[in-house]
Amino acid sequence: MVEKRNPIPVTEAIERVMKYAREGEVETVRLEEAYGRYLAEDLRADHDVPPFDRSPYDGFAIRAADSAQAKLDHPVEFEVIETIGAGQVAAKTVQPFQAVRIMTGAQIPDGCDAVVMLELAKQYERDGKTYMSIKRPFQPGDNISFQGEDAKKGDVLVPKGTFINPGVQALLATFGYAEVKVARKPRIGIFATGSELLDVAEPLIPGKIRNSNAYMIQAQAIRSGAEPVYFGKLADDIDICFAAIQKALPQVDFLITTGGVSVGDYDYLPAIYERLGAEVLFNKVAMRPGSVTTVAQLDGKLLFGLSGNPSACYVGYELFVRPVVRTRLFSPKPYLRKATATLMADFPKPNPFTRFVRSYVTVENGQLTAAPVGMDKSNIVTSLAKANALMVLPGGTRGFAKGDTVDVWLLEDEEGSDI
Ligand SMILES: Nc1nc2c(c(=O)[nH]1)N[C@H]1C(S)=C(S)[C@@H](COP(=O)(O)OP(=O)(O)OC[C@H]3O[C@@H](n4cnc5c(N)ncnc54)[C@H](O)[C@@H]3O)O[C@H]1N2
Ligand code: MOO
Repeated sequence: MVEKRNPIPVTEAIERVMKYAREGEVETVRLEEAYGRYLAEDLRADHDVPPFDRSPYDGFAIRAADSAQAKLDHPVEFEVIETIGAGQVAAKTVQPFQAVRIMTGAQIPDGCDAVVMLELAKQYERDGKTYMSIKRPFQPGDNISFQGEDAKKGDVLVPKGTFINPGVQALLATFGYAEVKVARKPRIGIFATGSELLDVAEPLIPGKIRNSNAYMIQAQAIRSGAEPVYFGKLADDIDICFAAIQKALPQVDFLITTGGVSVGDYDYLPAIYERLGAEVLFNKVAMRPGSVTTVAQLDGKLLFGLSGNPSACYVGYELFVRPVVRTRLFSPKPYLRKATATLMADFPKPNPFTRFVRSYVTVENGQLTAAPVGMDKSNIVTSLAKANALMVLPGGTRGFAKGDTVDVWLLEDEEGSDI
């Protein structure tokens, strides 16, 4: 007689897993290798940016007060006493009605408080000297990029746990981080179980299928910021599975198996957890797909028994594995980002358990919309290729209709959510 499993709510299952979530270790990488990693410390401005008042235009630096009388029919003339480019500093100090020809990015010369764009001035030579004239007045501060307007010394610009995107990379360079402290990628061991599984390059033979989950999970691990360690596939033999899992455990931070968690004759994972002495946190969740998802812990190390069914396996990773990975990466928002969207097609199925529907979310006429993709069964693999979100239909609800507002959890965002 098969032992009856008691489903627990999804939120409770996530809470039970998150009790074992902890922050990870720090390692240092060269700036060139930092893209795609997660900051292990706050990125703080150690100087003002820009570090000095500078010109945002090619033009002339002047004392604004000298231009007060300039009009269309009454140009005011300035003597141009020198020219400076970006990276140069003016040698002279301007006197009344003198100007410095200045290029974009150059430091504003002492005494000047405005910049005239090149297009608004007329430059000419007279008696061996250079002059320029303008036909309108300028105010102090016109066309100046002020010191500290971009960032003030001491500001926390990007907090610890942030994904290093190209913009963060630019900031790291601005503040001289030749080396960057990042979170070490947690290592996720992966086993695919099942005697029916063929390697990707093997030809199909009767009764067998290709092992897609192992490759899917490796990609999910990378997307979430972890390092996958694929240990291969295991035949349905409890001793072989036990020995392989026991050997792999010390080498990884988390261990994922796919398949073998249901109640069939060859579903050995529950027995293996028992043999290992691992504590099962739950073995049934009130969700679809992925109701058989089982999670255990051994000395604080999490073992995820994800379903063999591809969609159930996929959802299991995003709901339970991703947040512990993100916590290792110091994210204060380890969960999938959440939004609401307008449902674009009827979804008549009732939802006895919370249902995570593979969906495509996009913006139409300024409104976020969600459309289910492919068949809503847990053994379906094709829908996964099209999904960029999970539509969440709460347990105990009936079907939903086109036009209803639904919750969606976004799959492809670097950003996370804290709820
Ligand atoms: N009597 C019952 N039968 C089943 C129940 C149940 O409650 N009572 N639950 C069903 C549900 S729901 C699911 S989900 C599956 C879960 O089964 P397992 O997680 O134990 O997975 P397997 O039986 O090993 O495989 C299920 C399915 O997925 C295919 N598979 C397995 N591994 C892979 C892989 N690496 N790549 C691609 N496809 C894979 C496998 O061939 C099976 O078709 O149990 C139901 N049964
Ligand atoms: O665990 Mo099964 O995937 O509920 O559908």
